[in-house]
Amino acid sequence: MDNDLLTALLVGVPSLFAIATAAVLIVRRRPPGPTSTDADRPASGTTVTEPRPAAPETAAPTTAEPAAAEVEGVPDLEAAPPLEVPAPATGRLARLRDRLSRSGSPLGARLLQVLSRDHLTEDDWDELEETLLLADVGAGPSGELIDALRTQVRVQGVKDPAQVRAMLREQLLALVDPTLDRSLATEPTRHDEAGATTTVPAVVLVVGVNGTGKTTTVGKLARVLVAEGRTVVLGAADTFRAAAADQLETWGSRVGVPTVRSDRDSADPAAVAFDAVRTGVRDGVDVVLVDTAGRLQNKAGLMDELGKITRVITREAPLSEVLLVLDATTGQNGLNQARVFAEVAGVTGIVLTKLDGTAKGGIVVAVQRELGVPVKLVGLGEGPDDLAPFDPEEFVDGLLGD
Ligand SMILES: Nc1nc2c(ncn2[C@@H]2O[C@H](COP(=O)(O)OP(=O)(O)OP(=O)(O)O)[C@@H](O)[C@H]2O)c(=O)[nH]1
Repeated sequence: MDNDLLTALLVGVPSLFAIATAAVLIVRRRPPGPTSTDADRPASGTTVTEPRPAAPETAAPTTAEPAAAEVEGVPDLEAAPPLEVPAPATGRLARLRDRLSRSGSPLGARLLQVLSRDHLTEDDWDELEETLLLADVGAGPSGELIDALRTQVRVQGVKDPAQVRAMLREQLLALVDPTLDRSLATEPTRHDEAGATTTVPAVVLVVGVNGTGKTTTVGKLARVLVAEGRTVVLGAADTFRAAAADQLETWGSRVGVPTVRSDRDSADPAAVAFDAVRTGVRDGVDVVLVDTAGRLQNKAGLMDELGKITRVITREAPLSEVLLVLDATTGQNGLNQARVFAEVAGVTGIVLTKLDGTAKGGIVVAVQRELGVPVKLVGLGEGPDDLAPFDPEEFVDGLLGD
């Protein structure tokens, strides 16, 4: 063996060994992957990703005590990150009101500015209506609001800005409709099958066009439920976009919620949804949240896909909610898409996302009118707890920049 070869062996072999060791460490350092056993594994090629037990945090994130091994200089590669404690959902809209008033202020401010003029002319009323239309309130509701305000101003001869403001608030609130039931059906339900009655999880199916924020909403909603002390299983039935299941799994693992996902690409979304619900029933959890792909190539295709998902789910448990996720920034186009989903999927509630990024808060009114379904949740940012139960009064006050 010549010297060059010997040198190469002396340097190369330890280097290869070092690289191989590092690779093992990198693999072991990756976040916890699927840990299901055969018993966990449902029949049709799905995997239940159980987040590994981790010490729940009780306050703001803190640095955990180092494990014994770490103290001695050996990192504890298996340690799971501590679970996050999501913020309670109550009062969230009030906390996020700043963002809401930023998104709605052009509407509120412009309306109030015109209404406080001394004598309202025909042009002023036209300007008011135009302001409402620009904020996506929709033609019908805008006309109604203007008519009601005109009558009030004429009959009561209101001039005082505070009174004008109160009148506007009342009219906007009437449009948003505080009487609608906006509660989310997330209580486990009784299910009758073959003469026997069992209690099964509430099943919430989340539908909508791609990119509207479905996966994010499912993740945020899981946090809301965990904050309320509910047990949850996530179903990654968006098998169209490969990264969606990873995204969902990450949301779940942060708060200790398992995700049922397919272990192969382009799996049948209905099979994943079915397995998620079956897992939820088997484990006796309170709620199963199912994310879907929502590719809207054509109505017939969508109907086939969502129809099949619904049919297979309801073999295990009734659907408690079908939430349609709509991007508030897409305006009329979003409404057209919403109509198709409402026809196909039997929508029971709307989640309006990205309200923080638009001055078109009036879409809340238009979409409720159009679909006859209440807005139940609103997304006001990309943060994990930026999803709030919709509250008409807080919303209108936000629009008026209170
Ligand atoms: N500003 C803001 N961004 C949001 C909100 N909700 C979701 N997003 C962002 O919207 C983008 C799309 O969200 P996804 O949850 O991946 O959308 P999706 O509907 O699941 O998309 P597909 O999986 O392709 O169908 C992400 O960058 C989210 O962070 C919100 O309320 N406000």
